[in-house]
Amino acid sequence: MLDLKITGGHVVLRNEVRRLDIGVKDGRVVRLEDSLADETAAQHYKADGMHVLPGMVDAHVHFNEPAMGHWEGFATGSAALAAGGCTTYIDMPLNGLPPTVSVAAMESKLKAAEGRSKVDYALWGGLVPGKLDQLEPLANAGVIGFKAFMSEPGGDGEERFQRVDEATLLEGMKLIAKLNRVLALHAEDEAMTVMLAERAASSGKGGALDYAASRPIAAECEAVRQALLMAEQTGCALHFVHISSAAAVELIHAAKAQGLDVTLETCPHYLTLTEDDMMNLGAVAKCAPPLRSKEEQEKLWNALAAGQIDLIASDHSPSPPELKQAENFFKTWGGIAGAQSSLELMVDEGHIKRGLPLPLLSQLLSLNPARRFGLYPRKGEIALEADADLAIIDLNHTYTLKSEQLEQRHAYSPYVGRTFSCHVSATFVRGELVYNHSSLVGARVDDQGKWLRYSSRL
Ligand SMILES: NC(=O)NC(NC(N)=O)C(=O)[O-]
Ligand SMILES: [Zn+2]
Ligand SMILES: [Zn+2]
Repeated sequence: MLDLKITGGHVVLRNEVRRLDIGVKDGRVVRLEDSLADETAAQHYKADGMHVLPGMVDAHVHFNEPAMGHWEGFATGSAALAAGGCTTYIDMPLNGLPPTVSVAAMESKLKAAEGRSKVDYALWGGLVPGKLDQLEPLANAGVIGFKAFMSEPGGDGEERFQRVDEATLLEGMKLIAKLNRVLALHAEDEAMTVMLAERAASSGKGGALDYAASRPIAAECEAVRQALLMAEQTGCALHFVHISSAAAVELIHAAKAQGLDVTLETCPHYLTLTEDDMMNLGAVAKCAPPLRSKEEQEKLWNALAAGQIDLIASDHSPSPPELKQAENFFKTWGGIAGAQSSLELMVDEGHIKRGLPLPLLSQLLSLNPARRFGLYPRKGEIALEADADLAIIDLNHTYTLKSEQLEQRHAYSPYVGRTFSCHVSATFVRGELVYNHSSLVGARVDDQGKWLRYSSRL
């Protein structure tokens, strides 16, 4: 007997969408057939008229525990992801204290997460100055890769995550290449952004567009160029996080065409919000790199349609709302709290409005991140023997997002008030229902997210 059958849905596979029923046993997909009508199953979910996608694999979230759970935590952050159809996330090594830059810090991260995550998770380790000797132990302990900041990451206190200097970056790349992991980079040129921010400050400019002007596309491209050069010399696999411009996409794409092992992500906010939104909404729409112009956004969509973008991640990075309030835009916390909306934004804007095929979007949201970071074939697509991590989405359900619907720690998001023409109806992790029609399913002993230790990368 099956544990679960999901019938009537249009199933989004790697290269096509098919009407299939899904049978689940012991957390895995064991049947994918035209009809399982005659099969008995302990649970039956009727997905008639709906689409069944692989759950999103969100490779970039900041859950700030330990010590910074008042910003965002595993319980609330993962609940938001579950409500948005995400079934696995990879937590960034910064914004918790201590940051994940040693095995001891990683252990305290894991302790904070244990038994409190709705969905499955993996961890990034950090590459920071003075801790090169920690890379190998962290890799052995199971981080899926390392993250470094080429510009100041912000945050307070001695212990906070530090920007990487050029020498550490080069040495780190050599070591990470040996460890066969990926180095994820926040690519913005520090010298350029610092100088432009100082210039703005000295001429009394503190508005949203002044902030955006201090982090130009040129700063992103400059950092990308430098990192690509080092990757070429060290053989280190790179992943550029939150790429905001088509010019940077082109640089990375060209390097890939030359044979470099490099990927890039962009985020739903660069595809669905612009600098006008940043002006109108305020710091809730502040991030680094900043939101760009409408024209730039169109170019990014074109790059996505042309297959030049590898994956989509939320970069969910909230703070307490007070830190979003300062008069001077430069002084407010940068980070967009969009965890709950990634899949719906991509399906709505990408598929419903722009006509991009669902399999393409699903590759960007699930398959590609799972493959890149060693989570495939358990995660990333709906296939026999894969974990039954599923997002059921209704493409005929229009709704306007209200802050009360947000499951995250602080109920703000730049998407509140936005009308979506699709809605996640249910989310399953390893065959367990973790979210159902606008309400989370209460914690059960057997429905808690598991830590995914790195195994091997394709
Ligand atoms: N310290 C952060 O969480 N920063 C994040 N903030 C953004 N993107 O605005 C990031 O990923 O760079
Ligand atoms: Zn970043
Ligand atoms: Zn981030």
